[in-house]
Amino acid sequence: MDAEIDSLLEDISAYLPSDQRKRKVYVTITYAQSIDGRVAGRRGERTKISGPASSKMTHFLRAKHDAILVGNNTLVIDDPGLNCRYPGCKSSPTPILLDSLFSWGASEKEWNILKNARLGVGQPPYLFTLNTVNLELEPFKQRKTAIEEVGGKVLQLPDMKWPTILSALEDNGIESLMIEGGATVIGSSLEANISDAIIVTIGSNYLGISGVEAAPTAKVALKNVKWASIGDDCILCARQVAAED
Ligand SMILES: NC(=O)C1=CN([C@@H]2O[C@H](COP(=O)(O)OP(=O)(O)OC[C@H]3O[C@@H](n4cnc5c(N)ncnc54)[C@H](O)[C@@H]3O)[C@@H](O)[C@H]2O)C=CC1
Ligand SMILES: Nc1nc(O)c(N)c(N[C@@H]2O[C@H](COP(=O)(O)O)[C@@H](O)[C@H]2O)n1
Repeated sequence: MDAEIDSLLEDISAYLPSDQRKRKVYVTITYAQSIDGRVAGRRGERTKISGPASSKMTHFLRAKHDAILVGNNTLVIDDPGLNCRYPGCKSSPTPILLDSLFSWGASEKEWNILKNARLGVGQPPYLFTLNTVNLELEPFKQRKTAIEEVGGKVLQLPDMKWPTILSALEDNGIESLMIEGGATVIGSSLEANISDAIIVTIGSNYLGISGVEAAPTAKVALKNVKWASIGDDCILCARQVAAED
């Protein structure tokens, strides 16, 4: 598998964070889908799609980005770790959690992101929420404390639009971001045309019509397309065509 992985990492090298980017933050949209375009088998479910080799690639991508972003449904459904488990990886990306209404019950159980930060095997997260949430009131106060206890931060924004999110990341010294999901976040980030690279794993399975689709509301055109195969999966690397192209 090592030779296959090395060849794949060579193929994706042109799409990794670099100084050539649309904004101050280099954005990679990266996720795994089935052949029929589903990112989960059904709503509320965490589904393994990537095989071992493409999972290894995802962890390589985590090693190459400063931050990794998911929406609040993914947080609750998947309880992800979001750290880098690529062999020899020295630093994990900072988890960025989009949670407009701060509904994530950070203080209600030992979530993997918080556990990883506490154990020093993951970075403390930044949770982005709207500035209309009153952090002095319960349950938000306790949730904020749970995040701050592991070194994380709650950042309040005037809106949850992508330019606002990216500008807050830039203010916090983040220069590269991978957007992992879930379905709604992938769709909205494609619609906003904010990415510098798109790297999608296509697993060799169908998840069926009850599966969760990740798609923008309108057509998205791609350029600089490259396909690679690894294990039983295919990897698409591409760039999104900009409005001015
Ligand atoms: N196969 C894969 O690579 C991945 C699959 N998933 C799957 O995706 C599913 C969850 O997806 P969804 O339910 O769609 O939830 P999601 O994880 O995309 O979160 C959506 C939430 O984020 C909030 N949000 C805040 N700012 C936003 C913005 N700018 N754009 C979009 N949303 C924003 C929305 O209010 C919404 O409540 C789970 O089943 C999870 O397992 C999640 C990540 C990757
Ligand atoms: N690349 C990839 N392949 C799959 O098959 C997946 N289900 C996902 N999901 C994403 O990875 C997160 C889990 O991360 P940890 O392993 O817990 O660190 C999950 O929340 C999705 O964002 N990705």
